[in-house]
Amino acid sequence: MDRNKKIIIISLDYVANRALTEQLNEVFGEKVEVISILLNEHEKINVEDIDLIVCSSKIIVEKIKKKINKLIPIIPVRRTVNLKKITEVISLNAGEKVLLVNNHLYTANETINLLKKLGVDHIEFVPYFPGCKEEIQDIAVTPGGSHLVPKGVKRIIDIGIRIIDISSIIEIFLELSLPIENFQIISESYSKEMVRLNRFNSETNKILKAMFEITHDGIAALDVSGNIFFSNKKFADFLQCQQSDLISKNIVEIINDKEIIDIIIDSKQRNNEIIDIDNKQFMLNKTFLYQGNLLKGHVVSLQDVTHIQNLEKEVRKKLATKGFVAKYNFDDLIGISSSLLDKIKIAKKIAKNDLTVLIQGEDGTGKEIFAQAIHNSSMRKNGPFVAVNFAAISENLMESELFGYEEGAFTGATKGGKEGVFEQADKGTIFIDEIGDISPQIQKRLLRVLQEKEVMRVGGSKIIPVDVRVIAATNKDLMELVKEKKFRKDLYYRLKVLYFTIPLLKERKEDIPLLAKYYLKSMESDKKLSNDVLDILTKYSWPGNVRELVNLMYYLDSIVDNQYVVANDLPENFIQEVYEGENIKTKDNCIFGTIDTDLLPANRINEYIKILKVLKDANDLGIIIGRNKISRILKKNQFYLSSEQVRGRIKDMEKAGLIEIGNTKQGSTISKKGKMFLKEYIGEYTER
Ligand SMILES: Nc1ncnc2c1ncn2[C@@H]1O[C@H](COP(=O)(O)OP(=O)(O)OP(=O)(O)O)[C@@H](O)[C@H]1O
Repeated sequence: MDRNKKIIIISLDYVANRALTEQLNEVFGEKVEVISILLNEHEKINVEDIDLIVCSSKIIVEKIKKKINKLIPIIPVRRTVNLKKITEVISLNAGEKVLLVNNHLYTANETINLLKKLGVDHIEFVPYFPGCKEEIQDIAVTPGGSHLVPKGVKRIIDIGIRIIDISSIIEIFLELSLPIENFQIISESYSKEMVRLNRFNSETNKILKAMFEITHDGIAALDVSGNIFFSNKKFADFLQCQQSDLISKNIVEIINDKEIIDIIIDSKQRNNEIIDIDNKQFMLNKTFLYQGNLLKGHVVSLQDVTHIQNLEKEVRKKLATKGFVAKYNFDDLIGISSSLLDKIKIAKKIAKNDLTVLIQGEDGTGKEIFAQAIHNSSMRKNGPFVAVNFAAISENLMESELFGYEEGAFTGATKGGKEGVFEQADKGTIFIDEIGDISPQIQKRLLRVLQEKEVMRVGGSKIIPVDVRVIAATNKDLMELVKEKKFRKDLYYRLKVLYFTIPLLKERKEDIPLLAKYYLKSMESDKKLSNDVLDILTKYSWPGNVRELVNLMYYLDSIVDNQYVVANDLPENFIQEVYEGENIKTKDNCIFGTIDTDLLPANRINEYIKILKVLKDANDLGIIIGRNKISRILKKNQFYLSSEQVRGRIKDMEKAGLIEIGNTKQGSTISKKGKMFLKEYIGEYTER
């Protein structure tokens, strides 16, 4: 009977030696006796009856030779990592910088090469061993050397001691002349691991593939020459071809626009670039694929711009149902005065920034519309816009409204608590109107939120981080309040980072006719303002600013019967204030400006204007028309006056000198005075 074989396994450190001994025992079982020795523990090694020396690394072979007195075979084993443990390494992010910790530079590099050979080539490994001066990274991978990992590393992946490679195991088998059946058993266990690893890879691939297919982005990977080696279906759809047709094709065979091809394959990183392919707009992003330091190609993603716009609308719709959406843009700010245009210019610059804003301005000057326009032009435009008005909330409610509360914070608190506006406005803008009215208690809490960017709900202890831009507004002189110690100085300076003051409406008279016209039109009103009315409006002091003007337009649209609004349609206070001291004719007498019109009753002004207009249009064409024709033309324009009524009005106007009756009495013509009258009422203003 054959005697059992004896081998010695020699390595440098105890942990490795124990692991290798275990592996050899597992592989060879009773057939081989394995003796474990640490190199540095023995001056001389007794090799009597020993068939083979197995050593853990090439670097110790020579040292072993010096310690033995008999020539026996020595096999330095090749070692490999335990496949069971490397899935965690495979899952690390591509391009991640990771320490590879081992007891020696040589063994560290050996492990790195091994991992690379096994296909783990997406990570940047930095060899690390005791005493080396490498920069610490967040992650360390080590084959059984957790104790060697330097402080400061956040995650250690111990892939276990590197086991003896299958080729070395075969070598040992052959050297010991052992029967081949045993070899098959080992190789089976190795191949099982391989299969499992491959399965893991292919499952990961499947997940990745599924992820690429469900995204709305078209994604493709190309090598540096533009050959496509990956594409999802969406990318093929965008380029109007089959996914299978794309693979292995060069991008020049697919797209025939040189400029776009350059964008796709040039060496520039591309972020959110808008390109046109077959008259459709796409947003392109491009990033690079590296293997080690070598550029391997690009990954390109295309997004359908219409789809993005629809998504944006969807988000806005959702926010709108919550009431957290800003309606206004800078285009909605009406005015031509340089004082307003200057402020719009400043506000546009402010929108590009993310700092706190303070808007000062009297009531109704447009502070909120400015705040909304800033939000809608800022990078937060897709986030919520939440407006709070301190004057509208009771002191008690204010705190919980702003910061939210926890369940049981006070009697009546909703179950489960409630989020405050700071939480609701997360990633968006919060507009705080009438900031000058807040209590010292709220001032203190607000200051904290602005400083720390976090809130604590009333009755709660949890800190909630918030990402909110604050736009505050006030109609008060905040500095004055600071001096009176009614407003915290630190909060004042926290708020007044970017700021501007909106001018009063009376300081920008040019804007008044424009605003009036704009609002009548937006109400779909058919009303037209006479020059007299406009004159009064521009002279008026507008204590309620634009809001008062908007309200007046609503009033005129609902109250005035006639299409042409004349001065005496205005509420009394307008006329009184403007013409105070001036000798003017008011309601009873009717104001017709320069023309003495005692003969023309005010309630018929609209009828006179309509008839004069028809006459003038006809006269301009060289035609003289009579009352029947005038009545028919008016009727066509939905203005009903019988020819008898027309005759009466023409008579009035003739007496007032606005109309001249022709010699033949066949028709009438508008007089010079009549033209002036018409101009005064509709001509100039309606064309303005
Ligand atoms: N430049 C403008 N163009 C068009 N509309 C304007 C303009 N300025 C203000 N408005 C309109 O005037 C009204 C009042 O504006 P807004 O609410 O923004 O004023 P405010 O200064 O915030 O008022 P308050 O301080 O009284 O709340 C709104 O209907 C707004 O749309």
